[in-house]
Amino acid sequence: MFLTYPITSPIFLFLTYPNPLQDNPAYSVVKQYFVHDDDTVPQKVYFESDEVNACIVTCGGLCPGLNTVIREIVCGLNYMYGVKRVLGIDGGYRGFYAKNTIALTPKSVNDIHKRGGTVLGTSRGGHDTSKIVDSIQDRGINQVYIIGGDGTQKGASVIFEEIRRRGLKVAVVGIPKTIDNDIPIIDKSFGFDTAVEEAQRAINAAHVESESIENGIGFVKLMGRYSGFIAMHATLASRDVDCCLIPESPFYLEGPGGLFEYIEKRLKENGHMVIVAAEGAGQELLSDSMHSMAKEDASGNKLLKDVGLWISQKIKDHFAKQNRMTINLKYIDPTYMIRAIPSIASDNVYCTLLAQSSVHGAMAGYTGITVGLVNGRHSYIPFHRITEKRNKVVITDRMWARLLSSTNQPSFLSAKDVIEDKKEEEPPLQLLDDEVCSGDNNLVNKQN
Ligand SMILES: Nc1ncnc2c1ncn2[C@@H]1O[C@H](COP(=O)(O)OP(=O)(O)OP(=O)(O)O)[C@@H](O)[C@H]1O
Ligand SMILES: O=P(O)(O)OC[C@H]1O[C@](O)(CO)[C@@H](O)[C@@H]1O
Ligand SMILES: [Mg+2]
Repeated sequence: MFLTYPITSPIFLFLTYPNPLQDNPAYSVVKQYFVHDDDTVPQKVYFESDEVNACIVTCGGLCPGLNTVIREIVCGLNYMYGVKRVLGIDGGYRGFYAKNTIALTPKSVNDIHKRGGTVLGTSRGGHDTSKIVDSIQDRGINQVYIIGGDGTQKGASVIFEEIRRRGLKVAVVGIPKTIDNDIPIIDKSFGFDTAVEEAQRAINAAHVESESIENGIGFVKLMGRYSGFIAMHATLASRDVDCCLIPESPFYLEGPGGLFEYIEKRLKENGHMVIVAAEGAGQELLSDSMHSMAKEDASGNKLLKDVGLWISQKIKDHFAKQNRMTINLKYIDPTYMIRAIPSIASDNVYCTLLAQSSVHGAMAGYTGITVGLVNGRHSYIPFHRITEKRNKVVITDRMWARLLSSTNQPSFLSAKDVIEDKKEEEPPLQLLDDEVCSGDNNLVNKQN
């Protein structure tokens, strides 16, 4: 099991002051809030309030809850620690050296959590480590809050290394953001639940459309570049989906056990069906002719071909050619709609806790860390643990099996695939009563 709290690089904890929160009415009543390094609010802080000069930057794609995190960092610093100087960096990493900063106060951020997007703007590319650290140094910034996905956390890690190399007393704290939920170690990324919730509206529309016409097929494309979590959870939540395609699960169209055969069967049984595909699904099947001119975005992420349009056309061509049945396919692409909205209540709570955790960590002098929930505990995780791999749906895990049994779709796996995959499985967990249990990674030993 991953032990988490706190695994950090406490590079400058030798000088500390009493935490001003001990005089804060919200915290002072409950003495056990104040603990040593192994829990939530430190007794000692590294920074005195009036010496803090913080900045916040948002990078990568949009995600519901970005504004909530920004708001709660500003308010947390101000209300909990009396920090007055917080700068917003305009437009992602390049904003450190190419643009002006925005002064952030509790008043100026008061309502921003009700809006989608990020009030600071965002960008891909433009990470120039030495220019960024020059800017941090020139502006006298000593706390850097960096909100973004896997690429952003890699960028934060090199900024942290350069700051350390220059011997600067600057805390660098990452807050992980991605609707794809592809960041490892943490239980879930903020905005994910909102994205899944919003995806329901598209799936519902696809269902209504498809069941209203003969042999109707509703096809919904959702985000998920390398990881199909949004598609998987949206499918499980909806129950109207007959087939879910994700990048982790290869599939094929023609022949026995293929998608076309399943579609025909489903239409004969039910008269309509809904298919959900994550944007990264089946990329290996798409022809090179669908390549755009650019192969990568400004951050070096591979640009994907449009799997939704491609499969839709293939389905239409197949049934037209076979002349076996007339189908009516409606294609819905809500891609940007699921991430450009404000966060739902549960994500707002999560964002608030992450922001407060990041503020407590930075004030305590922790640096080179990303904050996150790990097995239900708020944790400080060293950057390298977050950036070394990507969180993906494991198709031999129980969650994917649950999906397959809920949709009844084919697994698209041959017996040989299953056997080969099984060889790589971890040894099963041993239970106290000698039962053997395999499956979800989160299972704990049974006590009674
Ligand atoms: N290996 C890296 N080293 C330094 N900077 C990086 C690295 N990878 C990405 N970045 C920078 O991080 C920023 C965001 O990266 P990217 O566009 O990949 O989004 P992300 O943070 O992964 O978010 P998402 O993929 O969820 O949209 C960009 O400004 C990019 O230049
Ligand atoms: O079109 P953009 O803004 O570069 O972002 C698209 C990508 O961003 C993500 O939403 C991740 O943030 C992916 O799911 C998607 O492929
Ligand atoms: Mg990314």
